[in-house]
Amino acid sequence: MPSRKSENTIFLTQEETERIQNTIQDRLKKCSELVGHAREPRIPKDAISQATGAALMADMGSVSGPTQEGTLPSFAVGQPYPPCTVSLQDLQPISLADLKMDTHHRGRRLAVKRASPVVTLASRSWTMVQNDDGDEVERLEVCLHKSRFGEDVLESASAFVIKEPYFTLTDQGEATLRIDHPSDLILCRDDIPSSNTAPTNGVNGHAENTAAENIARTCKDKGNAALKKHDIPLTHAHYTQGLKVASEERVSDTNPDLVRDISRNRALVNLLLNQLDEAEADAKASLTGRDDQRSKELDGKAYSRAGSAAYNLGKYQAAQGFFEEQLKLMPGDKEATIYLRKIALRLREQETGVYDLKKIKSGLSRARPRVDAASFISNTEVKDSPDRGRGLFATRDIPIGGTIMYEKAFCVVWGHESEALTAVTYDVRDEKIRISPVGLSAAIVQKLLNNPSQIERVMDLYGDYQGTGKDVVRTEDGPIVDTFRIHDIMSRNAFGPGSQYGEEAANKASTGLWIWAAYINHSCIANAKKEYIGDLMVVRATRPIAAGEEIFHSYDESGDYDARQKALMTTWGFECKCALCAAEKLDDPAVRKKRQELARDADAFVAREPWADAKRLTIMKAQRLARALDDTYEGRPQYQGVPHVMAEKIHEWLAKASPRK
Ligand SMILES: C[S@@+](CC[C@H](N)C(=O)[O-])C[C@H]1O[C@@H](n2cnc3c(N)ncnc32)[C@H](O)[C@@H]1O
Repeated sequence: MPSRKSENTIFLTQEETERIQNTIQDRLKKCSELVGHAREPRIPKDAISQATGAALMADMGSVSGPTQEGTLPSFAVGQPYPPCTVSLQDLQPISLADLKMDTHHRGRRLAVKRASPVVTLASRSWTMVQNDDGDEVERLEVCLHKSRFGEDVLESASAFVIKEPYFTLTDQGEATLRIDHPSDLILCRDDIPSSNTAPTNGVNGHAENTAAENIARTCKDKGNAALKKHDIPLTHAHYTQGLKVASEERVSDTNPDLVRDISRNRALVNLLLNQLDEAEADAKASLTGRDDQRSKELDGKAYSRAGSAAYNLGKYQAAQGFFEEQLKLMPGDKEATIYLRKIALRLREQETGVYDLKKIKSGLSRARPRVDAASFISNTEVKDSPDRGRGLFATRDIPIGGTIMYEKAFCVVWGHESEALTAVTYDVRDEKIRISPVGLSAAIVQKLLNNPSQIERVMDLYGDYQGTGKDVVRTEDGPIVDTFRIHDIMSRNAFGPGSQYGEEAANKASTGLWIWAAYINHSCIANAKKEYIGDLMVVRATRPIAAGEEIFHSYDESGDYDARQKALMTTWGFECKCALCAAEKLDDPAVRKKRQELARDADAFVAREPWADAKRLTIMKAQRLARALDDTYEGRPQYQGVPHVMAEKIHEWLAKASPRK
């Protein structure tokens, strides 16, 4: 495994690089040889005992966590394939015995039961699954992703239906069913009724209506009981099943309040699960609009739940409306009053860009690393940027040091959080090895599956693989997110907010996605700089910016032209052609090397020598360094009008230095 050689660099030896490349290329070769071949049956007893042993080993290894300090898991980013977009009921069953090697079984569904303990590794988990008779077993692997409720997917159910199963090989060449898109795996917990069973379908008459109502009531009661036991996913499943039955005409016609009651309850559970879209919709669906005291209390509760959901989705105006309605029904309610005060602050931030930064900073800690703040983006707009796709442009003049924008992160995974995971990825498409914060991809996918209203704006971001584009796809079984597209979007748009809460290991670096800032293109002679307060990104002008001008920040600040171009190409996929790069490209490599060495000396000098009360000799040394650096630029016409970037620091030092009296 690659190792961490210092706190924030990751070192891969040539040997390690080759090992990763060879392992993955061997797998690809084997896969191409086996495509369409019949599956080799496993001996159930042996396969289950092998998985049990592996689970035990993984558990013992996980005493210190699934990722050992200083080591990184590695895995391949395979050839992207789209998730299944067909509802379960429209797929035809297939059996384990009929699986073909290295094949996506389009149009099919496979029902299996867990047959062994789950082997939980850092970037995947796997288990043996079997058919109903137990005479066929196969390996099932879930890459990277947790269930919608944040648990290990394979641990959270005992039976599964796999949509359009992909049967392939692991990196080690073992046959496996592989899940890359969480929406391709339907979990069937024994204690959760399947959402596809409508227990009263097709029956009618008074007795049947009462029976249906009773089923809905029982689901509600079971949900309430599960809530008392804090089993939130189970609570959600019972309420969902109850709602399905209670919404049937025969029940909703005679007892419309049952749908409202269950919706109101599910709204609360959805808030606990961070499923904010559904929380808001449920709360609204539960409103009675009646005037009696009891109904007013219930509607007040519903408005409060809708308000919390809207607030956490950043829909402050909608949230304001909900809490104002709540206050009409529950005058003086403390929580609603506090929320309305916070909303007034958020709306002010959003409209004016005025933030109480001192208060925001004082509320941050390792335990509470995220700010409660709105985004301020109205100084900017997204437009086409020639040769760079889209870019962010100023809509008004911004002075040097002025704030261009504030943005609250869409999603950040902090290094000290359990979701943080950096892996060495080998992309079979360009054969490049990268260090990728794959934990962030998983967190983004999770957030989108929980809040499908956010899918479109994330899918609008730039990523090499287009997948199904930005159209939001959903089936009867829930929303669908193409994880390969999210991986590519994350690779080209994520940034690190730095280790604000103590040192972090290189294999657990903090990373996040800021959707609006993701439209900012790179330039080595940027006009903006970003900084972070928790997960709030602040972008400030480093030069005066005129209305209509494009905003640029620097994705890579390396002074070394070759290192910078290499990093920009590997991580961001482009060759920088800014004025500085165009000039440096024309330099003799020996001049670039000399400038590089001098800049290193100058930077060390600036870091070492205080400019205040500097001795005359020290100032002379700085002048010599500045002159030598200037000499590497002067007389070269390509630098006309281009800042002498590497000489800037020493010149700044000289401008401030005052000789000792
Ligand atoms: C964070 S996104 C910036 C927004 C992007 N241009 C878009 O259309 O959505 C990063 C991607 O923009 C492009 N890009 C950014 N700066 C560039 C530059 N100076 N020259 C060429 N392409 C650039 C690259 O494709 C890069 O991977």
